[in-house]
Amino acid sequence: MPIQVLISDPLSEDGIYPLQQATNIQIEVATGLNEDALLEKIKDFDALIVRSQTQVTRKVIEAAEKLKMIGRAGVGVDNIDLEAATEHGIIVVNAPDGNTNSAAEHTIAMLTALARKIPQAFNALKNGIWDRKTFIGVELKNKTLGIIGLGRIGAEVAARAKGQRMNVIAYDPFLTKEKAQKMGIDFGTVDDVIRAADFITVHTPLLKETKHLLNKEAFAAMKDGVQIINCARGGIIDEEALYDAIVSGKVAGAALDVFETEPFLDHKLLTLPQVIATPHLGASTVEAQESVAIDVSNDIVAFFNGDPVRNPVNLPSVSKDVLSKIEPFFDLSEKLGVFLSRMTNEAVEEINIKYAGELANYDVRALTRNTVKGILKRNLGSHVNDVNAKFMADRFGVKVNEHKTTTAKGFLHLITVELLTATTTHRVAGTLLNGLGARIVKVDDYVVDIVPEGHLLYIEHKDQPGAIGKVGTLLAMENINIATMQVGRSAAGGDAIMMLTVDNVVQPEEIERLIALEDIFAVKAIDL
Ligand SMILES: NC(=O)c1ccc[n+]([C@@H]2O[C@H](COP(=O)([O-])OP(=O)(O)OC[C@H]3O[C@@H](n4cnc5c(N)ncnc54)[C@H](O)[C@@H]3O)[C@@H](O)[C@H]2O)c1
Ligand SMILES: O=C(O)CC[C@@H](O)C(=O)O
Repeated sequence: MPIQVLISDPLSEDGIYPLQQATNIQIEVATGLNEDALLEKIKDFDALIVRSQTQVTRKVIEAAEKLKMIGRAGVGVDNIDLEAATEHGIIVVNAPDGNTNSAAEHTIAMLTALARKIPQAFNALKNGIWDRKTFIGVELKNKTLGIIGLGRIGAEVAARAKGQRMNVIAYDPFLTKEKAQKMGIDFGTVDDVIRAADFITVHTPLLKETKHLLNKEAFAAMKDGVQIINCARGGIIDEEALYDAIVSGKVAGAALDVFETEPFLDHKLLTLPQVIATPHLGASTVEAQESVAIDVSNDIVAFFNGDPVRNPVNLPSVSKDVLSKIEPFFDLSEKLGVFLSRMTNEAVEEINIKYAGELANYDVRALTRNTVKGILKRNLGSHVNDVNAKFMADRFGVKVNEHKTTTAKGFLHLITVELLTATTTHRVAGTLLNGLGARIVKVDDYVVDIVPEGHLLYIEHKDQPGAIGKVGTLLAMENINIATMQVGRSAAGGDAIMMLTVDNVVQPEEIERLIALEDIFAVKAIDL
């Protein structure tokens, strides 16, 4: 069955070429769906691609029984309920770079149009009015542009504004004095920016912290005659406060591309001659649309081919370099989790994962998620995946701790996973042996050498003559062939373990019979 991809907002036809080329993917385009129609339709799809119009609400995500991926052809993911997507193990990807240039150019176009009242003058001319007095503008040269949010777009706007001989002052939580100096701009707090600027442009995402960042108090603190630009997100500016500030004469003009509610058709701000506006066109260029569509399409193809995606939103991205170092450990890390989950029937309270040796030098969070997934899979099955593994652990109150050390007890790398319940602690360690592949090298306190594959039997017993024979005889009677066997003991005559690899799945009743043997304390079947 091909992978079904729904495109629910208009996308560049050329940009979806990677999807069209993939033989395992079938595309359906259905734009302009209302929530009810989307709720009905989404059931059959494995992936959904949206721009900013489609609202991917929790309700939509809950109705999407097969959905594994949402691609946002653009930057802002505020139209997607990320928490719900993560909870349902749906990976969200976006296309953060493809429209940066277009959005920056649109911002500069709006800034220039605002300063020179171009839309108003054109409108008058279209209405047969040749008016050369009303539309007196101001120069940009030597004016101060205040930028709040100096990410991809903010930085591009800064560079272009300098080309207009403007002074630039910016605030961004990640901006340092040194970085600002290198860019030839001034560095300030939000307050500094607001007080110094003749024009203020915002380029942050819409977050709890940025909602109504420009509000009544902020407008009051600005220079008289300041002009405002928003080509980022509606809601960063309090529209009611902006209206009042324009009417009072404090703000001389505003250029808006985005609004608190879109479509924005019937708002009093649009009645003000000082306001110019476009209907969310920042990314609407042929180039940007093609680029963002290509980026999400490539990520969708990669994801369904089992390859890493470039722009995950609800999963930390892993750089190519780091990925090449940690990728060989993916399978082992999950298997260590699966192995441990079979060692106890009690509720897991804490998971400690220790990365020793060379691995300690890398960002190993992807491996940690994989191990947690391996552990939780026993009870959650396919409800847990890489995207929601940490979320699920949190939800069930399972603490996950990651530790690193560069010493690995003679190994080049060693991953040790410890699982704590209310009464027990179990531990398993694994490594990759050069040329020999993955090995489990320690189970609890016993040193072993096990290939983590196939059907394993973990047996705790008393170290005394005959114990191994009894197990072998019983398995032979059950027609279960032993492929490999390892034994380990704490001390002669003390507690010991057997680790067997067998050729078939061991059934629960066969385990019961093994446990019933004398001096056998515990038997766990582990399928890896
Ligand atoms: N109008 C459009 O069509 C259009 C097109 C593209 C992007 N956008 C929007 O533009 C905005 C910027 O996009 P980007 O690609 O530059 O994103 P980005 O992630 O590269 O940059 C956002 C910056 O905002 C900063 N920031 C976060 N909280 C802040 C705060 N409280 N105060 C100041 N800075 C803060 C971040 O540190 C970051 O540097 C987003 O809202 C995006 O959705 C709009
Ligand atoms: O899809 C669009 O045209 C808008 C995109 C823009 O708002 C974004 O955040 O990338």
